[in-house]
Amino acid sequence: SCSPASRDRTADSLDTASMNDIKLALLGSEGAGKSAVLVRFLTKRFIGEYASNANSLYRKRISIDGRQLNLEVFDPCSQSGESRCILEEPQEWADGFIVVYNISDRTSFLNAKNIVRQIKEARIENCKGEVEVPIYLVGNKQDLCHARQVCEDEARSLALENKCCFQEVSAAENYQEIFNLFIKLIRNVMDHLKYRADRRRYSGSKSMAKLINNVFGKRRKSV
Ligand SMILES: Nc1nc2c(ncn2[C@@H]2O[C@H](COP(=O)(O)OP(=O)(O)OP(=O)(O)O)[C@@H](O)[C@H]2O)c(=O)[nH]1
Repeated sequence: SCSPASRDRTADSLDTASMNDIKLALLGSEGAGKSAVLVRFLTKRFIGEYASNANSLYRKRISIDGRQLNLEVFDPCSQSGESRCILEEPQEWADGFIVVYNISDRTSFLNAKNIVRQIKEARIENCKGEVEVPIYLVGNKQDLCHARQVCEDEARSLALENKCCFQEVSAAENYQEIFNLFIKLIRNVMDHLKYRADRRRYSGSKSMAKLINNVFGKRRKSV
């Protein structure tokens, strides 16, 4: 029952199962509109005052490109400080991040900048710079552009520097853009998970090749 073939099949099915589980985290300043963006995506509606004094984990079954995915989205409560856990143990949880700021609040943008940096630093430590983690920088409250404190170009440059996607949205006024950005991020996460799984397989066979090479290589030398 423990033949290599059956072990491989188990590993493959485990990979497939985990590749259908997509875990996202929403991060950003208090009041930037994280919950509003998420609720818009999940319900198509804008809920102006959303009582959120706790961390929330939302689950949704979603079908993309013919694949059934189990989407989990973590929406931390800004006050609880628990969002830091996700940043400190990124391997353990989120596969992709949505970093939200409010275009009419410069402080929230500076905070978003910090969050992007922290995500990338945590990933570099944990994955030895393996591959870019999917991050979407989102400038919310575009409907408040008369009170704009962050110009679009500045945010786009930040995204570009950090290889993030970027989009300005209004959770209050628009559904389609928010829907599109979630789908794009989920696709990026799917690619990222596949890349990581392929790499694991490849490095597995590479280390086997190395082992064989070491054994036979040494023998050849001693002859
Ligand atoms: N004008 C406008 N207001 C918005 C928009 N999105 C959210 N808001 C308002 O901004 C406030 C904060 O929104 P939330 O979704 O609770 O923000 P949050 O980032 O989840 O905040 P915390 O849960 O405290 O971290 C609420 O009063 C929302 O109604 C938007 O696109 N436009």
